[in-house]
Amino acid sequence: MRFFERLADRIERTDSVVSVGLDPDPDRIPEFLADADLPRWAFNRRIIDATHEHAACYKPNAAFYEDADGWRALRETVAYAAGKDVPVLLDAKRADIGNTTRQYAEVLDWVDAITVNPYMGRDSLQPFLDREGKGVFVLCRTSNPGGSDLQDLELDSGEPLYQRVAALADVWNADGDVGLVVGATTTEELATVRELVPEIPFLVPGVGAQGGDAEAAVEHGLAAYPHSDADVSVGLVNSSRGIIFAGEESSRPDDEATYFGAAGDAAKRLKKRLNRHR
Ligand SMILES: O=c1ccn([C@@H]2O[C@H](COP(=O)(O)O)[C@@H](O)[C@H]2O)c(=O)[nH]1
Repeated sequence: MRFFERLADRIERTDSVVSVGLDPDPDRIPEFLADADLPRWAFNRRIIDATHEHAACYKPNAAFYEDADGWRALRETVAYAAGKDVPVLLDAKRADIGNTTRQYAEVLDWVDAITVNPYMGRDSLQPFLDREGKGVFVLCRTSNPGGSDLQDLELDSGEPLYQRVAALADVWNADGDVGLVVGATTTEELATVRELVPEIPFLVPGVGAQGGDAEAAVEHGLAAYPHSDADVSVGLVNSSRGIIFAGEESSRPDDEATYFGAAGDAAKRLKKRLNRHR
């Protein structure tokens, strides 16, 4: 089953477009897990247990796993999410010359989708696009303040670079496996990109800790996915720290059940909030 078909089914079954970001910052893993064999995996497993009912997808960011133990923790996490039938989108923002991207694309043997960087152009993305049925989310207009430095630059045609990226992604989307990353912190651009490419699902990060606009994320992030039986629009609104570290603000952050219960509550709250605008 293609990534977006599977995502459509998942969204329909959970009634949720929430992507739960798995960014287990080692400095924020609670003390009570410090002695676990792989603390990041121990943390993620409990987060998955607490949130999977409300998760359309899990989005681990590769930056939090790029060491030997980290990669093991990531493999365990992905396998566990698969056991709960939740798709996994690896936020890796990869791409390079074709020969190197072929190696990067190997990760799609065991994750369902990936974020990629379009800066090096089509051939740098081809090995990802060649992986049939895997989701490929192209960075378009990112949520960080410096996203405007390059992405808003006007080309000779007068269009900003991020709009050209959206148009190219539409061309690259011949098989229906391409999505776009557009931040919830840039609502005007979010609306503009949606107008330009009505049929591409977005991953919208920046809700929660970055203070992005959750309502706009839903309004513009979703797109009808014609290749699925599920009667839902497809797209993802991601929150990472706002969900996984919600336990830090709970009444008993040292208590495991209370800590992870807060993550489950945060995911459920976000799901309900987004659903009010779907
Ligand atoms: O434009 C982008 C692209 C990716 N991200 C990533 O999403 C999460 C957001 O984390 P929060 O804790 O919810 O802020 C994180 O992995 C980012 O690297 C993004 O924020 N913006």
